Amino acid sequence: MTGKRLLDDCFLHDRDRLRHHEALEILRSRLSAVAKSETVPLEACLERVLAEDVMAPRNVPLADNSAVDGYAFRHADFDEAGGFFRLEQRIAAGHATDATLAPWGAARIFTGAVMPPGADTVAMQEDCEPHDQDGQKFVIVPQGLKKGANCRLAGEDVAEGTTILSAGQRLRPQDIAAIASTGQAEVSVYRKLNVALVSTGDELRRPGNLITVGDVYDSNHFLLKGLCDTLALEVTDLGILKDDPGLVEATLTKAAKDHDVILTTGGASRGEEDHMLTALDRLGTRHMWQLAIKPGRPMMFGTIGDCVFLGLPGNPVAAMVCFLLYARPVMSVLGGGAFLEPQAFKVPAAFEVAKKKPDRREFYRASLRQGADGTPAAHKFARDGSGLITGLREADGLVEIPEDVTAVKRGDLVTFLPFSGFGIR
Ligand SMILES: Nc1nc2c(c(=O)[nH]1)N[C@H]1C(S)=C(S)[C@@H](COP(=O)(O)OP(=O)(O)OC[C@H]3O[C@@H](n4cnc5c(N)ncnc54)[C@H](O)[C@@H]3O)O[C@H]1N2
Ligand code: MOO
Repeated sequence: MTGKRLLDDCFLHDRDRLRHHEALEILRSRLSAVAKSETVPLEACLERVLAEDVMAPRNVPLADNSAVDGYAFRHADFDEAGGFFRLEQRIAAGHATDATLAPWGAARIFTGAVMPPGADTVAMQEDCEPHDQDGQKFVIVPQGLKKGANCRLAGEDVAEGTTILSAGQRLRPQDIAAIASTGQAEVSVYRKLNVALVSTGDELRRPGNLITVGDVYDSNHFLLKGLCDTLALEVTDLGILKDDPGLVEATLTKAAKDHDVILTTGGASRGEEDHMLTALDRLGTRHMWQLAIKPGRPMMFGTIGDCVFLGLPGNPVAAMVCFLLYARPVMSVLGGGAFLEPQAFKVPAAFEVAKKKPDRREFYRASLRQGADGTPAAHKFARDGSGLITGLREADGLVEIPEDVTAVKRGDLVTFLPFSGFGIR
């Protein structure tokens, strides 16, 4: 991997910085899966990435069964029986019978119970009339039911031999349920990526400790840990690094040896106390730094040996935006999954931006709210500061404004990226 366009001047004009789509292209083209596979029980595979296709070894459901509590009968008998059937069996779920239904015979049946041989239709009990005559039980079934009504066919959910999930898919609860429904108890997934999580800055303290003026609680650690958890990563907390170039280099050197990814926050720009870039340049290869975006300009991507280095800015909003846009797809690919794209759709803006700088892409914190006519619109968080966690908390997504747009008027259609599309809320 070699740097395509390496920028190291923080006074560059946005025009000369790497654009969002170029950054994505670099990430997309220079990464592939590093993780090997392992077999895990279904209980432990949420958000894990499948390492091989999953085939159904059997039909789901295994046999034709009733969708309701009622009476099973042979549809062809209806006219001759005049809807008057002799009750001859009782079949509960889990108690299949192999006794074939006699002509004009019906079976009392319950939801999920296997259809008796010969039956093909079920009438709901609410529509039927049980009837006793000469010590014999009968049931009157209503007219008008189609053949096959209320009967679930074997294999109608999943047919034996079909591929239900493909390698590279990230397992959601409903995917795991589908695997379980076929009887498989384990699944082959890529092993979890080992991610070293590092906060950096002399001002940082962990919550629970006393602080004085000048100190800042390390909230990004918890932000990034939570975001990593949506991808089922194995996160090692390397704590807070002081702004000491020797310490930063030593820590990164060691971490690069036994982690797939180093994810840092802070020290990404070019201040005298920002050491990440220097460390990356000394220890490995820088693939990108300085993007034409806001927030998140100092975002860094590189490699140290075989380890991928993702340097997020220290400002919390920039850290979260850069994680969602860049770190998330990178870690998904390294872990055997897809390059995760945000979900995006157009909604009218319920805000105005009188003047936006050209040549850079901006991401606003916003929430989607319904107007009086029921149409949703994007409401932008009023303050733009990249240090305001409140904006992240009040938002339920981001509004993305492209480089060439220099103003937004109320009612303009803007691109909304819901947080739910990033696996968070
Ligand atoms: N002269 C320039 N100054 C700045 C530039 C620039 O291009 N030239 N870029 C600005 C931008 S954009 C950003 S974003 C920030 C990010 O810089 P760093 O990544 O070097 O971050 P720090 O300086 O370490 O911290 C910025 C800010 O965030 C707070 N912070 C840092 N880590 C955490 C944490 N773990 N939890 C909570 N808060 C954290 C830190 O205290 C600072 O207030 O630089 C601009 N400056
Ligand atoms: O990336 Mo920064 O100030 O744009 O937050």
